[in-house]
Amino acid sequence: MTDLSDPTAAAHAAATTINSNAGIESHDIALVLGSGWGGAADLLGETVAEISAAEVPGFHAPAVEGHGATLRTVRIEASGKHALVLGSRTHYYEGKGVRAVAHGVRTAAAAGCSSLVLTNGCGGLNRNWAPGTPVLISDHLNLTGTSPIEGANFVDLTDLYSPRMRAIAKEIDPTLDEGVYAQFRGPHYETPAEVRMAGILGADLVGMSTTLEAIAARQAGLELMGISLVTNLAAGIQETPLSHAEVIEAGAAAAPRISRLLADIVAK
Ligand SMILES: Nc1nc2[nH]c(I)nc2c(=O)[nH]1
Repeated sequence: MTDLSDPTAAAHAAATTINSNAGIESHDIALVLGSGWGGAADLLGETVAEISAAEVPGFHAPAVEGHGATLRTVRIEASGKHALVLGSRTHYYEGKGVRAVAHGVRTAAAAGCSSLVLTNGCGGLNRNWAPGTPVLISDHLNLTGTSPIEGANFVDLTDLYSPRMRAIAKEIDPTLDEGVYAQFRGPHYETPAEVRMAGILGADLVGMSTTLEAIAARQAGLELMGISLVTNLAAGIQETPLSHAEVIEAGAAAAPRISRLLADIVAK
């Protein structure tokens, strides 16, 4: 396993591997594709390079089957810019440490990206959001009890989820709602009582990713947008218990619409 004791050096080593594999000096925008979002890369443009996550310093083969185990460089048709598509994500619940969770974001910045789109699958607290509904993240609650930032680096998180990028997304799809995303550590789902607590705290969405990556993105100077795919109503909001099969099914059903949406936003 790559040594992440110096996160900056590890990110530069990974970025060098990725950029040289793609034969380009730098990338422009990075995307992390969570549950249900895997199809977006193909709609963005032509894949000009691909590399196995296992071959890039600090990355790992994915913990969850169905998540892409590669990093792709896609030439965005509309702009000619290069997108770095991170098909695999390290979740905090994997126990590899918060540096491993933030490594992809830091690598994207080191690879030259100026913006990042984080996507995920999550539970919804709003009954109006049926499984398959994409929701823009307006702000977050980091309930993990940790941070990717080390030392006395007091980073401001105001407007962490770029109002400019959110406006572009809503221009493309005016039906898009916004919500506050709460990250629990996982890998267990929340109890109904925890979902009620999250609601009282102001959360509209509950998941097990994204907030730590978002904080690392701000520290790295990346403009950030987050979009969740509601794949299930959170525990207690729906009568039936959660099932992973339901999550995969809802993601697959929504794939064409959300992939098109993401490709249109990134092409802007
Ligand atoms: N914490 C949490 N994470 C999730 N990921 C997905 I997909 N659904 C959920 C959910 O209901 N809760």
